[in-house]
Amino acid sequence: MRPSADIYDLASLTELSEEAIGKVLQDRYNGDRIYTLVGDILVFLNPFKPVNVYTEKEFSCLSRPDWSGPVAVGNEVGSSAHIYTVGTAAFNLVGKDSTILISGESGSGKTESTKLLLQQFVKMASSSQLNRTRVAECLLAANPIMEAFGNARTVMNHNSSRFAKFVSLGLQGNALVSSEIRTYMLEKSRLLSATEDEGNFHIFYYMCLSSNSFFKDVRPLGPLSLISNAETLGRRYTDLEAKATEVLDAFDKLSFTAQQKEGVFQILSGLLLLADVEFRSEEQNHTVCTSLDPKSETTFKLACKRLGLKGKDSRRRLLKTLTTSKLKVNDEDIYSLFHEDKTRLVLNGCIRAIYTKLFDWIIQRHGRPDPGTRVRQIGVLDIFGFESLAINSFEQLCINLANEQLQLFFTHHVIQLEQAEYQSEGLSWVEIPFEDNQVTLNLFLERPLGVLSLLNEESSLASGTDESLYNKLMKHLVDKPKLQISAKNPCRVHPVTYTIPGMVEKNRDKAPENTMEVLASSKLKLLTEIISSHHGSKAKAGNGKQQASAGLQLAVQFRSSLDFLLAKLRESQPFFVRCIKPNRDNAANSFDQEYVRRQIHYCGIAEAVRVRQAGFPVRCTYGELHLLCPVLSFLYGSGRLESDAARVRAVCRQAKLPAEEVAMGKRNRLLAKEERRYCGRVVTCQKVIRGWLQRRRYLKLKAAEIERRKRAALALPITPTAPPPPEELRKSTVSVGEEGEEGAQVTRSETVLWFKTTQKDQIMQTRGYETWFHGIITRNEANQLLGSKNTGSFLVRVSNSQLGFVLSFKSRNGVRHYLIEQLERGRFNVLGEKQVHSSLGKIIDFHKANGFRNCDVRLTTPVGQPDKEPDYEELLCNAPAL
Ligand SMILES: Nc1ncnc2c1ncn2[C@@H]1O[C@H](COP(=O)(O)OP(=O)(O)OP(=O)(O)O)[C@@H](O)[C@H]1O
Repeated sequence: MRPSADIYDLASLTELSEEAIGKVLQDRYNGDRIYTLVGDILVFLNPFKPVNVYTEKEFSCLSRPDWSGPVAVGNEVGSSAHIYTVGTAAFNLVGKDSTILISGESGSGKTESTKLLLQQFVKMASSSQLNRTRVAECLLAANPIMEAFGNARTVMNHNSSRFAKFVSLGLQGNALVSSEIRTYMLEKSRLLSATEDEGNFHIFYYMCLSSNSFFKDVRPLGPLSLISNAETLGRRYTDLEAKATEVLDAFDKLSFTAQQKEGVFQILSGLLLLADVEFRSEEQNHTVCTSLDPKSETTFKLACKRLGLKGKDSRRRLLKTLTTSKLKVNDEDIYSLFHEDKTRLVLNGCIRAIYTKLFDWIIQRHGRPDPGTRVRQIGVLDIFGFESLAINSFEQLCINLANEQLQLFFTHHVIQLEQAEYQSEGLSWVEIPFEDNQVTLNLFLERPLGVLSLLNEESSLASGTDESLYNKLMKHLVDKPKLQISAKNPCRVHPVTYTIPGMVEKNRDKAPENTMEVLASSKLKLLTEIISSHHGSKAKAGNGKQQASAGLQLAVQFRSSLDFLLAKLRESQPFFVRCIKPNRDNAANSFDQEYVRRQIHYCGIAEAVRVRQAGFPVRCTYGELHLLCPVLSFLYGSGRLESDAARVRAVCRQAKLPAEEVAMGKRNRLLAKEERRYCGRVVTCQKVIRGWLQRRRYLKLKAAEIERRKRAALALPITPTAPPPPEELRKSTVSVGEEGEEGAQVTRSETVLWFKTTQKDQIMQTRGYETWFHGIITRNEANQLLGSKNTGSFLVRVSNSQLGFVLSFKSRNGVRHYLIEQLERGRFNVLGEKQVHSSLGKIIDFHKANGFRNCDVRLTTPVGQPDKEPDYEELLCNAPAL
């Protein structure tokens, strides 16, 4: 059987179970084999250390369309499990778009896998285009910017992507002609919620902590609330200077003008300052009035300056929108005054909206549109995995819903593959019962009474609040069985509880219109541009383009993004990469079985297993069954048939295996319900027959040996073996001394048989079993018996490693073990000594009187049995030796 670390495709396991997957993954992980296949799904185990599998060798072998084994992936030869293999399959797919779906929990390696794939595509394309194209350059340059503006330090990952992305590349032939990046669900709430452990987006730290002279003039000074953790967190950025420079370079590579580049950081600076502005509310004539806290006047002024609102008038207008709201009633402007809490909400909404717009604008700028002619698309979707936090709000609801939807797609895909396999084997397809998550999805997505529709309805009403949403959900959904079903969702280990407070406001995602209007009049061209793109995008809503409007409810935007993704997946060939984190601590060389098992379960690998188990989980090619065929053919008389398939079929027919339990494919596979029942029988047959064959062989050998010894004892002349030279003696004692089970040349039963047939009678005819005689004991046992005895103490034992005796005695330097060789006609000689003796007793007498040639010791005291029962009992009893 192959060691499990060598199994790079788990589909080749005869029995696929969650336990088996976990075990193989662990063994492979321990051997730095970080990629494993489960059929066409690639499983990546994040090593959290450099593993040498991305060298030029792997790239050039695995990126060739015609590659075939044996390919060496790191320390594994003949494996095709690698991210490059997935990339190559997607890149070379003809006549169809392809989409690679990368999922896994935070820190499992999605972003790195996406980067590896994009680098591979660029390399594959440029090797065919000779020169790297502008598209490729922009694609690579987009990454540092995307990470700086969209990634942050979290408890789970020091470089966590706080958005999902879909990168789409256009290929004409093998040439890269276009690229587009769509981003989804940027976690904008992070902007205003940085803590000691959870950082804000990297770019703020790069800008405020880097010594790069570019930032000198734009960054605000002093402690800033958006990055109040800068001092502690900043220290953890080991590569801050390099990253900051990389981002600035990337802006140049993407052809941002100097003005645009500066504009980006002016805006960031303005946001940092705005967040620090304080307000205060006072009651005047029974009315609450909110104004700027005098301490914040300078900060506010500076923030306005950075945002291009120059002059007193602009500042006053901005302040007014932050502290009052304007409603038009019958062509008349009616103003209502805010409390400072409301002002803070408006300001925060404004900060979030501008940052999101800036992020979208930068990402869109990287894009290189396709040249108009039909291009083949490769998409890579990097999306966060299922989340179940202590508090789950609107963001988790969207993330989990996206995962549920993709999970359903995945399950259908796996079933389709199963169906295809049954078809290719000419087997009729039996509906596989599986628990799908459609009911859960309906609970959220159904119109008009799904959770999202009700949320949208409440958010669009001016009177809508979290409480009214709660009442609506209770009214329409709580009595329905769906809620209970969602709790039993098979894909999830635990049901997730979502909290309603804040949902309506988050879904409205309303950028304060009046404030945005004032900001749109900024002298900073870039700010005007991004705000007008924000207004403009409202018009595009619903046409499938990226909808970034703050005016559209987030749930609507989310739903349309999800529809877009699903449409993409459906019309293309999907490839799945499941990233798994081996432990919670992001540590190398540590595999937490339970933690991995949980991920296997909810990333859908277990679902694939379940689907397979619902049909015929055990797959064996007829070729693999070939090994069993000799035994089976012998039992069932089908050995005369020629092909493996014919033999296996004949055996199955004769064994009357029921059709609902075993299916025989027409191509090369046998499918079965359960391995153990049938293989168990076969293994038993094998055992009996193999045992019988070995016994027969042994008896033949035994008869020949007895004959040989008889002839040697009776007929042949004595020709004493010449004693070996002294240096040989040492070697031979060592060889005797090292005797043991591992190096044994004979089995115990063979020794017993030898003794009974050739030695037993002879010993009895001479002096019988003397005190010093021992049965089959090991060198260690002899050492123990003699270790504490005086020099010259001795015993003779039957060797446990070769047919013969060993003389063990205590010398001045410890216990020695000399092999006693048996010569023709029942004579003996202690290896290394000249004398030949007619019995074991004579050997002892001689060495008591004369000592040894190479050891200045004479035998003195015999050492006998340690127990009442002699250790040579088995040599004397009459039971058969086998
Ligand atoms: N192929 C790899 N080899 C070695 N280490 C890796 C590899 N892929 C990822 N890592 C390590 O894991 C860390 C987390 O990876 P990555 O940022 O790709 O996770 P992620 O799944 O994208 O997380 P998030 O969802 O939080 O963005 C990396 O910073 C790196 O240290």
